[in-house]
Amino acid sequence: MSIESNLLKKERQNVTFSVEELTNVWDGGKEDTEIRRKVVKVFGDDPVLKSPPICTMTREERYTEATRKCVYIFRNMLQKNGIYPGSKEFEHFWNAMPIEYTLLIHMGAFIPCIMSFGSEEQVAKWLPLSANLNIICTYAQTELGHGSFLRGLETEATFDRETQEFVINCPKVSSMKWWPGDMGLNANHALVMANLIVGGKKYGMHPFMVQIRDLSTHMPLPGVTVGDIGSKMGFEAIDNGFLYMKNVRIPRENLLNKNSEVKPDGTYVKKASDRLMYGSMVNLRVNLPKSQAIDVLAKACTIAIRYSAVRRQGLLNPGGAEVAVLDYTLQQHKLIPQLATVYATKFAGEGIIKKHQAFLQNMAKGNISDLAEIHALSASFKASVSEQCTEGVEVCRRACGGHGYSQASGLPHLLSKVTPTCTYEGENTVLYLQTARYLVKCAKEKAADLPESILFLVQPIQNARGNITSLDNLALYFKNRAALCVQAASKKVNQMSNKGLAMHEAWDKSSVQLVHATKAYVIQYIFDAFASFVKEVKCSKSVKEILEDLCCLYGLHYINNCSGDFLKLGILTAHHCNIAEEAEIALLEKLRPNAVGIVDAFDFTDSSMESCLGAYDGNVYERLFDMAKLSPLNKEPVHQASYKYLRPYLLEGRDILEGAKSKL
Ligand SMILES: CCCCCCCCCCCCCCCCCCCCCC(=O)SCCNC(=O)CCNC(=O)[C@H](O)C(C)(C)COP(=O)(O)OP(=O)(O)OC[C@H]1O[C@@H](n2cnc3c(N)ncnc32)[C@H](O)[C@@H]1OP(=O)(O)O
Ligand SMILES: Cc1cc2nc3c(=O)[nH]c(=O)nc-3n(C[C@H](O)[C@H](O)[C@H](O)COP(=O)(O)OP(=O)(O)OC[C@H]3O[C@@H](n4cnc5c(N)ncnc54)[C@H](O)[C@@H]3O)c2cc1C
Repeated sequence: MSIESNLLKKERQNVTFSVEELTNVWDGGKEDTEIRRKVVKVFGDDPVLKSPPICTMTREERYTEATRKCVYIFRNMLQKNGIYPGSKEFEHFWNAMPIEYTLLIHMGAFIPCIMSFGSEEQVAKWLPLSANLNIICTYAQTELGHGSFLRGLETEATFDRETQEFVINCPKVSSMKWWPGDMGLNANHALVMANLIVGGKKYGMHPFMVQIRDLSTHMPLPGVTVGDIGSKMGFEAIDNGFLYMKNVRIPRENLLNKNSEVKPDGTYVKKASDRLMYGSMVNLRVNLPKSQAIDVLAKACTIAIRYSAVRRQGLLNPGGAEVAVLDYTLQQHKLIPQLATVYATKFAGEGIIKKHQAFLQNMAKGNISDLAEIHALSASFKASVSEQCTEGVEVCRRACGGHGYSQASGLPHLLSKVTPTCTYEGENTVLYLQTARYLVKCAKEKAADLPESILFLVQPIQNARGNITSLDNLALYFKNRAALCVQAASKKVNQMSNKGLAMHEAWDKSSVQLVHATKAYVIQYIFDAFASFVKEVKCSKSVKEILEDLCCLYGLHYINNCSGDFLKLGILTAHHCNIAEEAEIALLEKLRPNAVGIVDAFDFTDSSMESCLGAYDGNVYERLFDMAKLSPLNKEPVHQASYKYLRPYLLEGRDILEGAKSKL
């Protein structure tokens, strides 16, 4: 066993709580842990799912491998192992997925869309085909010229009464669909969001099923220009594509018509609120943070903390032995709060998923009264979590020094996976502004008309009592700050408008404060949800203590990072801020001996991280060396480029050196 492995072993001996029990809490119960492990094992043991490490493959190889494995998983593995949508096994399916996959948009975005936009007959037609991969369909909304402002989308679907068809057109280059995943190479259909035009009248964005490739040859159909948009930051294995459509004709029945319909005579019938058109985005904003951001940060923490526990660098005591970098207070200050973020966002996110499920049940009965609340909550939550996790992964990566730059650490891949979450499914600023709109409205309402999650906005500010770092008091500071920030931002909008600015100008001039207030709102939501979870969770005293410490750390770290705000608003005094700072440092010291245990509790397999720095055994240096040997550049002892370009000068060098030697 290497020295490094021994070091991690010692760390594990010092852990003061049951790692297995924390794993159960993380998974949602003992039974869930068992199911997750079963699913992970089925995937892990399957030789068909083995691939070379991603850092040794080209983009084309990564796309090919990811597609090969995904097809195998969806066509063979899931049925064979009884992993069906709706089953507990399926819930843990993300944990077992290979490190890269394609068909994410087909499975994760298109299928939920067809279910929310399609009539019963349309679902019956398209769902089995797509679930069986008999068709591959992308979700084609964003265009080259527009992504955020959906009313600006230019693709048109014009009804032709004669032929009972819609004619799909991208009038300009800027109107072509650009970005959708799975669209470049794999998809033979696209769910195209286009402006409906009937009898010259525009009805806004609607969803259409458009076949884009031939079913036998997979060649693009007439009028369709489609391809991959090229290499980008993140999503390297995925064929994000472009789609330029010129007079592509589709049958009238291909307008997904659960919410609206065009009759054969051209009559437009609206069956439900226009806002439900945005429902697919709410669904993804609720569901993507866990697998695409929170788990990514959890992996980055696992890598950085294990590595920091074995990496020796410098001395803490003059004359003593070199210490693990995790023993430096500053390293703890970088990494341990990231663990707190993982826990806070995960448990807050579960609350939002439950809220969304309740909303969907009500919607099925025709009640969409909670739509505004769930939209506001999911938009700001997605924005905040993606930001926190992206920043957190980058902190973890830099905390690994030079090796954090190596693809072999696994960290650059995690960073490039998490950072697009700030942009896709709604650019974060745009989403914060959506929530701000809701908050400003709520701030004007009577308490009786508001949902519980937002009541604090209109209730009197309460003063904290007792220990200023108790979870109750921290929750109160966050609530008071959010309420005051929303009030201040609303006041600014009103002031600007009273000065004579049009409402949209007043809004733009106040947008810095509006986004700030929304961030304050969503952080209070996350903290409150995590604190409530910690209070209610049934577990041993030692595990509870870990969770309480993480929750307190989440609050304190946030407050200490923006203490100016709390001071400015009169929520905390300078004295309070000093106490908060010291309390955070004390918590770091307290959590330090358990840091490796806490990341072990995430229970990630080595193969799910592909990291030389983060493997369970801590054998970092040998793994780095082995991985370097696999680099395609090391295939031959001498690379062609050296022969081709450098050799003449090297030969000159040889002659000079040997000539000099013979003169000696
Ligand atoms: C292989 C594994 C498979 C596994 C399978 C297993 C399965 C499952 C598990 C699943 C895991 C998934 C993982 C997948 C990962 C995904 C990967 C990447 C996906 C990336 C996809 C994308 O990237 S896809 C494009 C997204 N592109 C946007 O996201 C545009 C943003 N842009 C807007 O969203 C609008 O443009 C914007 C700004 C609102 C203004 O829209 P606008 O101008 O029309 O609206 P206004 O602002 O005027 O608002 C007018 C009124 O509408 C209200 N309202 C607005 N939105 C509303 C809404 N959503 N719901 C309700 N109400 C809404 C608003 O609150 C106002 O209400 P009020 O009037 O009462 O105040
Ligand atoms: C990896 C990846 C995968 C994707 N997959 C898909 C997919 O499968 N399907 C699909 O349809 N799309 C997809 N997209 C596209 C994505 O949804 C859009 O890029 C996203 O919605 C942002 O829109 P945009 O690019 O137009 O940004 P823009 O809106 O042009 O943003 C540029 C800047 O303008 C600012 N801005 C914009 N509007 C406002 C405003 N009102 N007020 C203040 N500031 C503003 C933004 O904050 C940002 O700083 C994907 C994108 C990426 C990166």
